Amino acid sequence: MLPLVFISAVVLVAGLFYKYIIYPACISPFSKVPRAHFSVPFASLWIRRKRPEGTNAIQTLLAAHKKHGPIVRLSPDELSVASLDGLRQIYTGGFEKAQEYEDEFMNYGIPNLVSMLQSKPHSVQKRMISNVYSKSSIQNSADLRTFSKVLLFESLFPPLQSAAQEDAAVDVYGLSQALGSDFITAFLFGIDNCSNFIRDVPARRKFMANYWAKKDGVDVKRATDELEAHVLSLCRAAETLSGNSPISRPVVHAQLSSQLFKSSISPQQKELVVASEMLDHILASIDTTTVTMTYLKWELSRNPGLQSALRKELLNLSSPLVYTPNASQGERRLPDPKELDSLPLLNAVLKEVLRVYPPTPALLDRVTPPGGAVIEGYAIPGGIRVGTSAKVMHLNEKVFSDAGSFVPERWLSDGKEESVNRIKEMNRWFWAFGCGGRMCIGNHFATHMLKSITAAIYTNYETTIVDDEGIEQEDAFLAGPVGRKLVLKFRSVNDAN
Ligand code: HEM
Repeated sequence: MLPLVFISAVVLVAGLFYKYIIYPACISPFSKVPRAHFSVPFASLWIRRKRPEGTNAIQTLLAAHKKHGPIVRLSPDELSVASLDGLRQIYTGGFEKAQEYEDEFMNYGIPNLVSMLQSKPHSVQKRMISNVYSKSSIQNSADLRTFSKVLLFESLFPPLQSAAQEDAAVDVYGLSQALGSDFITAFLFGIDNCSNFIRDVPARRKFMANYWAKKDGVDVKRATDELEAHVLSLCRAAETLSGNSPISRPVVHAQLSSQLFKSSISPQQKELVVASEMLDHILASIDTTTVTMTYLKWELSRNPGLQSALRKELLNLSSPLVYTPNASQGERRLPDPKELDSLPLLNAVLKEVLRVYPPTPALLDRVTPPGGAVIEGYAIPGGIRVGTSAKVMHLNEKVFSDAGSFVPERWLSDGKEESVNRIKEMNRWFWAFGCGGRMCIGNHFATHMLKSITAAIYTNYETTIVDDEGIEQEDAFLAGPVGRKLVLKFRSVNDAN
């Protein structure tokens, strides 16, 4: 009897040893993928240790790719990929989003573009609104032009001018959050319903307190309820506004509402679908544009020569964005959006900020399809999490020389074949907005807004650093400066002011 029990136990242990140790480590095709650590085929302990408190282990990913190349295994069921072929396959090849997107980004319990896991319903909803975010719509939008003028000339310039005159310091991180919110809410709901956070600092603080609570996982339910109630009220105001003749129309709200009008869902459901999408755009917009604006101002403030060169370029526009406090409405001009977009140095500065400080530097996780896939020559089973990090793509020394340094000039072409080809190659690796069907819908809006704000500030002011403690970028999904502040001084460069 005893030998039988003993033999059974030995067979069981041997079977388990084979299943959990020998097969995953030596025999499965998946075992051939380079490992970030010897333990990764058996357990996720190693990578979990590298990600305390929800961080993303970005430095670990960088080191692993440097050592092992374009594909690295991080745990029994997780891979990191950093190659052009890998990108194409994962993000344009029908891999669905990982579950976390649904868990973290759903609003009102209703899916939206960021949180939808399945590509079919996602592409139906995306098609309903993508035309208002296209490059040509953004550059030709009369509404965008109207509210940009109001936000820049009536909201932004007066406090900057006072700060410059009084030699007062400005926290541009907080100001960037306000700009990010006012611009996107004006586009979603019309200028009459936008957040007005540039001027209304207490309202900004209240909103941002809820925003941080949600992001930091503190008192999440209350913060989420308040944010959702706030956005629902903006949606209702936009609905009322659509019937009148507003200063600027609620472009995105009106577009999605009219598209859903054709569908068979109930009015109550429709209201929540629209609100979920609007809140999604607000949350997707504020942090990303704030991070970009903050690092852009920081880099320019560290480099007065670059500021002067940029100002020279901006003053060469046919209609430069000059602020004269007593100018009449008619004298307030914005540059032509296409001309602004074509400025080489402005473009190079923005691109380099997004390359060195991508606002979403973490792995954007997808899941291999049920039948599995071959990635970088390795057979990967179905159901494996696989992602790419913009930071890892952007710090590839073979593509970007001295990759960790901020060098906007790398994006400037001298017209010769070598530089044209080099920039083409860098553009293929530039991944701040993602790619494929789930690429950022707001990329043209963000680019236009960021260029307009940069033009407004650096045509008229010189900035210097007062306090940049904590400027290092967080290791987070949405990654801003750890100190959540950047304090600058503004000096007016316009003699007439
Ligand atoms: C510098 C600014 C921005 C950056 C760097 C950025 C980056 C990104 C990235 C990397 C993704 C892809 C996420 C993934 O695949 O998992 C994304 C998606 C998205 N972004 Fe942005 N974003 C920016 C601004 C904005 C703005 C202004 C909006 C406002 C509409 C916006 C709305 C969205 C939405 C709705 C999605 C989901 C798109 C989809 O799944 O179809 N983003 N963004």
